[in-house]
Amino acid sequence: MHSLKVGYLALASSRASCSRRLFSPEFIKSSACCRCSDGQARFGHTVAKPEETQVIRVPRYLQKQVENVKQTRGKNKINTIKAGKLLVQSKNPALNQSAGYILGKFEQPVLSSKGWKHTKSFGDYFIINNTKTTAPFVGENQKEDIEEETFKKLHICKELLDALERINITHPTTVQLQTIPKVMKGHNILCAAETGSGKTLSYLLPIVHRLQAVKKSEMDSENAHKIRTVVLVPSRELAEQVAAVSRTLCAPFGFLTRTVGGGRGVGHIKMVFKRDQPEIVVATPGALVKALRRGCLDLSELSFFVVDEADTMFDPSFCDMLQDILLHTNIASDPKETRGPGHKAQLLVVGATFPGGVGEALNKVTDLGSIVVIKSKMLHFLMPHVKQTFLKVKGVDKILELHQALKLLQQKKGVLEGSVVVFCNKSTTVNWLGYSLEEMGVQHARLQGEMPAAVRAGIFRSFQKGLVEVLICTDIASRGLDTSKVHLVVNYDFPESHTDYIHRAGRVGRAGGVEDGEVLSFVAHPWDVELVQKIETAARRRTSLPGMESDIHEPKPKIKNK
Ligand SMILES: Nc1ncnc2c1ncn2[C@@H]1O[C@H](COP(=O)(O)OP(=O)(O)OP(=O)(O)O)[C@@H](O)[C@H]1O
Repeated sequence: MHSLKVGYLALASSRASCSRRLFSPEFIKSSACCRCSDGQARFGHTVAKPEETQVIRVPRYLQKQVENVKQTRGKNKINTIKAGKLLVQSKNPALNQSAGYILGKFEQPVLSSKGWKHTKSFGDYFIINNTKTTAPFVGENQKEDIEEETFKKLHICKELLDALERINITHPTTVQLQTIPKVMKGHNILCAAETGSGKTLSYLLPIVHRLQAVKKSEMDSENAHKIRTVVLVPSRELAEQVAAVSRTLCAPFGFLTRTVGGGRGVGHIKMVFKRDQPEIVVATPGALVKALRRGCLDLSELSFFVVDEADTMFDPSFCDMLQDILLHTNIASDPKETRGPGHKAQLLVVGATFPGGVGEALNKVTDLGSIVVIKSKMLHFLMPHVKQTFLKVKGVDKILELHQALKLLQQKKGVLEGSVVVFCNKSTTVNWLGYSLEEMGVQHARLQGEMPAAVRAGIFRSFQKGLVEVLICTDIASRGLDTSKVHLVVNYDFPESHTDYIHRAGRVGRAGGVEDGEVLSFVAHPWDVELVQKIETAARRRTSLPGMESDIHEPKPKIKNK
C-alpha cells in the first residue's frame, strides 16, 4: 500500500515538474536519443510506449525511497525480535533487537538512529538495555563456591586484609586477581580494565604490601624515610581520592601519603615536602614537574612509579611533562632489578581506555618489551549491566528533559542526595546550567577546570558525601572519580569521543556501587549522530567501540641505540 502511494507521489511530482517539457516535441526527440538499442531508458524506468508522446521518468532517488519503504514494510526485513528481554528498545518497535538475537558477521544492523541527522527525528529515542544485573568484573569472583580468603591467597599481609575488611572489601575483582601477583613479582605492568573495576586497589595493595616487607628489613637504615612510590593522576580531585585509599591501607604501618596538585604556588609544594618525606606521593604532572625542578623531592629510593588514567596522561597535553618526570626516575627493565640495594623502580601504567597511539607514546618513555600487559575481556565494550538511553532532542528542550529526568528519579528513589552527575562539554555550559537549575530549585554543585583552586577544593568530596543532589561538571570529573552512590549519569552535551563516553558512563555501574545505574544522553546536533550510530552499532553487534583498537596487546621492544 505504502509503496503504491510513493509510486503515485513520484508519478505526480514527475508530472508536475516536467509537464511542459514532456509535451514539447524537442523533449520527445531528446528522450528518444537517450534510449539504448534495446528500447529501454538508461536512467530510471520509462513508462511510455515509443509511439506515445507522454514520457514519465522516476528519478533514482525516488526509486531508492520506494525500495527503502519496501524494505521497512517487511519485504527484505530481518526479524531481530525473539522471545525474552530486549537488547535494543526503540521508539519504532520494528527496530527493536532482542538480547537473544545475534547478528551475522555480514549482516548490517538497521539502526534506530539512522535518520537522526534529520530535523524530523526530534523526539525519537532508543535504549540499550542492561542484560546483566551485576558487573562482569565482580560477578565472576563473588560466587558462593569461591572461598572468602582470596585476597589471602594473593599473599596480601594480615594487616592489609584487616584494613580491607574494615571497608567491606572481601573478594578481589577480576583485575585485582590478575594484577596483584604480577606487581608482587616485580614486573612492569600495563593494566587495561573497565571503569570502576577496582584498578586503584589492584596497584595500591601490592605496593603497600611490598613496602611494608622492605620497611621491616630497613627499619634503622638511613633510607627509612624516603619517597618509595609516586602515583601520577590527571586531576587534583583524583589525587585526593587515591591518597585517601592509600592512607587507609598505610595506616597500620605508619607510612605517610601526601598529595600535590596544580593550581597552587611553589611555596605550597615546598611546604608539603619540608617536613618528613612521605613514602607515597600522589601528584598531578604539573605540580610534580615543579617539585622536581625545585629539588623538593628525592626519588633515589623510588620503587614504584604509577601512571593512572593512562590515556589522559599520554595525551599530548601531558606527554611532555610525563617524559620530563620519567627522566628523573630509573625504571627497571627486569623484575630482578627491582630488589636489593641500588634497585630500580617498577612502572605501572593503568587505565580504562587505551585508544590507538598510547602504545607509541609509551614506547617513547620506556621499553615496551619489559611490560606485562593485563587486559580485561570487556575493555572498550559498552557496560552490559548499565541501561543507556539516547534521546534525540532540540537544544532548547534539553533543560526540560533534564528536569523531568530528575523528577522521575526523585519519585523512584525518594531523595537525590549525590546521585546524579550531569556532564557538559564546556565550562560556560556548566555555569549556565547551574544558574538555570538554581532557578528551578535543584540543589547542585559545579565542577569545571576554569575554577580557581581554592573554590574547587572540597566540591567533589561534598558531592560524594551526599551533601548536594546533583553535580554539574565537565570531563575533569569523568576520569577516575569514584561515584559509587550515583544512580544517573546525564550527558547534557553529547561527548566528543568514544573515550569520553566510556569514562562518563563509567561513573555508574562501579564495583561495590549501586546496582541500577543508568546513563541518559541528549543528542541535539547533527555532528553528534555519527558517534551515536557507532555506539548503537557496537551495542547491536556486541563488539567493542570502534576506533579504540590499540596496539597494547602486542608491545614491541624498543630498539636500543648503541
Ligand atoms: N574487590 C572489591 N570489592 C568491592 N568493591 C571494590 C573492590 N575493589 C574496589 N572496590 C570499590 O570499587 C570502586 C571503584 O574502584 P576504583 O575507583 O579503583 O575503580 P577504577 O577501576 O580505578 O575506576 P576508573 O576507571 O573509573 O578509575 C571503589 O568504590 C572501590 O572501593
